[in-house]
Amino acid sequence: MSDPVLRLSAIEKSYNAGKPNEVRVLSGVDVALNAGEIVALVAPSGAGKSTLLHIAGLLDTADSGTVEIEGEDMTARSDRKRTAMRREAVGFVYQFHHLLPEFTALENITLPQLANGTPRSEAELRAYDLMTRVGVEGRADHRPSAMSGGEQQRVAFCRALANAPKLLLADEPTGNLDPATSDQVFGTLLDLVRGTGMSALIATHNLELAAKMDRVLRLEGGRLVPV
Ligand SMILES: Nc1ncnc2c1ncn2[C@@H]1O[C@H](COP(=O)(O)OP(=O)(O)OP(=O)(O)O)[C@@H](O)[C@H]1O
Repeated sequence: MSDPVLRLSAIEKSYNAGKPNEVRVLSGVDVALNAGEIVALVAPSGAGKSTLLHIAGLLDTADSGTVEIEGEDMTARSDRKRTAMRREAVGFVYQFHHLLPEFTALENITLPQLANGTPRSEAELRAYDLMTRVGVEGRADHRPSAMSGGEQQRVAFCRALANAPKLLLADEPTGNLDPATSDQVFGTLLDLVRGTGMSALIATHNLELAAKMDRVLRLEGGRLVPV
């Protein structure tokens, strides 16, 4: 059997360690995501979802424990190696789209590909393909301010998938949308992820949305427990 796309083992993380205001957030997180698996992460506000996703996506480091991506132990790697792995293998989606305001939808999806060395014509073809799959191809030349919240978030999904990552990490990806739009846009994200065969760890407060994924894990007392 191939290595899990993501494996976190015995991850511990505190903020302000050793000080009176120490906050112990993660105290032994273990999880493995197999290829193509889509896992929901549910937790009360403040339980440490964002901290966990940042550690999994190599944006932050744990105090102890190991982070493996595609079988490669990234824990003690140099910043350069961690950044290279993140660019190549990981896509992020946040609650707010974080699209670059001065660029069009097409440019927002093309730029990360150009940064990774993809030729422009190929990058634009891929951007159009992704936009068509989520139904925003008609907004290619629009800047974020000229798109609805749902459209902006769909473009953000395309950007996250632009470099064909093996792993998608999403932090409340439809949390700023109204419930009806959120359901619709979330469905689009799941279809997109399933269509590409990538693995995903998706944090959501919404238990109905969580139930649409392959597995649900709850972050409780600093550990992950199956729901
Ligand atoms: N840089 C920091 N310094 C000190 N404490 C922090 C820091 N970042 C987060 N925390 C604390 O760690 C805990 C977990 O934060 P985190 O943002 O991971 O939670 P979350 O589950 O993503 O919350 P939410 O769902 O509200 O976004 C919180 O109690 C938070 O106040």
